[in-house]
Formats: sequence, structure tokens, C-alpha cells
Amino acid sequence: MTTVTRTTDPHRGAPAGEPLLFADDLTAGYLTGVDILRGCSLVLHPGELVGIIGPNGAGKSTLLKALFGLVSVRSGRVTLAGADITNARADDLVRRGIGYVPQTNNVFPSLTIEENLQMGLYQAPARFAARLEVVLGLFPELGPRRRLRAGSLSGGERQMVAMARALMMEPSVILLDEPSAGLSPVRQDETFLRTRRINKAGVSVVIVEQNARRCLQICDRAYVLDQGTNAYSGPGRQLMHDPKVVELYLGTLATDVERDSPTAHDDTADD
Ligand SMILES: Nc1ncnc2c1ncn2[C@@H]1O[C@H](COP(=O)(O)OP(=O)(O)OP(=O)(O)O)[C@@H](O)[C@H]1O
Repeated sequence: MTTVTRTTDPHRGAPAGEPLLFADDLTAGYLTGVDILRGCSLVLHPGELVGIIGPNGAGKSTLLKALFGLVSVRSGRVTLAGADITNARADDLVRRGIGYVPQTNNVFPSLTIEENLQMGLYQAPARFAARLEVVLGLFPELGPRRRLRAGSLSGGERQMVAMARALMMEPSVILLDEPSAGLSPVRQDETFLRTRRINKAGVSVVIVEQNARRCLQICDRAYVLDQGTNAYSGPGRQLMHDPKVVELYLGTLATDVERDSPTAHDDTADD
């Protein structure tokens, strides 16, 4: 078994060079005097798929919101390609190339799929036709259904629309908050495969997941958060087999992966 040393070094196992996105030692929270993130760091390099896992309440979604300016960063810094974007407004971040897909309420239910996708490109409507073609290439299931109202779709389909909308602006980075939440196992698998497909299309991805097992299978590297701080980090498959990580955060899941999943060691299993 590979042993992963407990570390707070966010660069551990990361490629060389300047990160695309860098969250450096963030403190952040919702209520005055209550810090949810307590010195939390993350790096995302171009082309990477990076996962964030950890127990309930660890601050995973809060970290994503801090990256997207939705929760106020009290100390520390977020940079995108070296430029400081700490506490920048969401519309500015979208313009700079960051897409964010919240866990819930992530579509306009009264609008059609196509109108939802238009909303994703409201800052650059002239590019709609070209981007629609690209995005429907990634989500071919949506094409024939584009005139349906998003509110009439299943949870998995709505998740697809939410991802597609975030991709309309051609982001370099997409932040996904628990995209598999509430979906059946089959739909969850589809969501993970779709995430890989988006990443392979050239979009760098940060994904927060409750389904730690599947997340570690698909990501290049992952961060285990605990109580608002970095507990472990490293390549996904190393973390999956680290005895400490298994004991503290994955329970018996790592052995379940070995037993249950024929794709556990197949990097190309999604396409
Ligand atoms: N809008 C909010 N206002 C105040 N506290 C919040 C808010 N959202 C989250 N919290 C608190 O922040 C802490 C971390 O929540 P967060 O959702 O980031 O955790 P998580 O790791 O994503 O957990 P889960 O996997 O259960 O979603 C929790 O104690 C939660 O109660």
C-alpha cells in the first residue's frame, strides 16, 4: 500500500509551473466571528481535475463558494493565473473564465433548456450559436429536448443543464458543487463520466463530492478537508489506498472499490 503523509502542503503531487487557480491559506465564514475555513488551501493546474472530499460540515462547499466570491474571504488570497481575484464579484469571475455550478437551485425551472443556456451567455449573446453547438456536442442528450422547460426535467437532466449553462461562457475553470447529490447510482455514474468528458475537453475542474470513492477514482488529485482545514492531499488513487485516509474518511470504501468496480484502475473507462 502507498502511504500518504498527512500534509497541509497544497502543492503536494501537483504539476510544476504556475497554478491556474490558487487558494492560499483562506479564512472565511458566514457569520461574524465564526470561521468555517480556517487556513484552507488548494491549487488547480491547467487541465487538472481536482476533487474535494471530507466529512459533513468540513467546509467543502464553503471553499468552493469562497473561490467564487459567494462567501467573504477574511484572510488569505485567491488568484487566477496569477491575478488576485479574492472576493471578486461572481459576474466578474464568470467574465474572467470561472464557471460555478451550485448543488441546488441551479436551473431556471420556468425557462426552456435553450433559454437556460442563453442565460449562461448573457454577457456575450453574440456567441450563442457557436457555443451552443460546442456545448450540445458535450451534452448530446439536450439537443432534441432543448424546447422543454427545465422544471419538467429529472434531477440528472437538470444537473446536465446546469453544467451546460456554466460551460456556455467557455470557462477555463469550472467549479462543481456535489453534482451527484440526490441522483440514483446510475445517474451518479453518468455525472462522473460527464465530468471527465468536460475535463478532457480542456476545462480544468474542481469538484466537491460526498461520493468520495467515485470522486477519488476520476480526479487527478484530491484534498481531504476536515474542520475547515487541509487534512490530506495527493493523487486520488493514492489517497484511496492510504490506510489513514481510509480509516478516518472512507471507512471500508477503498476495499469496496477494489471489489465492486471493474473500472477502478482504468483511466479511460468513461468514453
Ligand atoms: N449560509 C450559511 N450560513 C451559516 N452557516 C453556514 C452556511 N452554509 C454553511 N454553513 C455552515 O458551514 C459549515 C460548513 O458547511 P459546508 O456546506 O461548507 O460543509 P460541507 O463540507 O460542504 O458539508 P456537506 O458535505 O454536508 O455539504 C457547516 O457547519 C454549515 O452549517
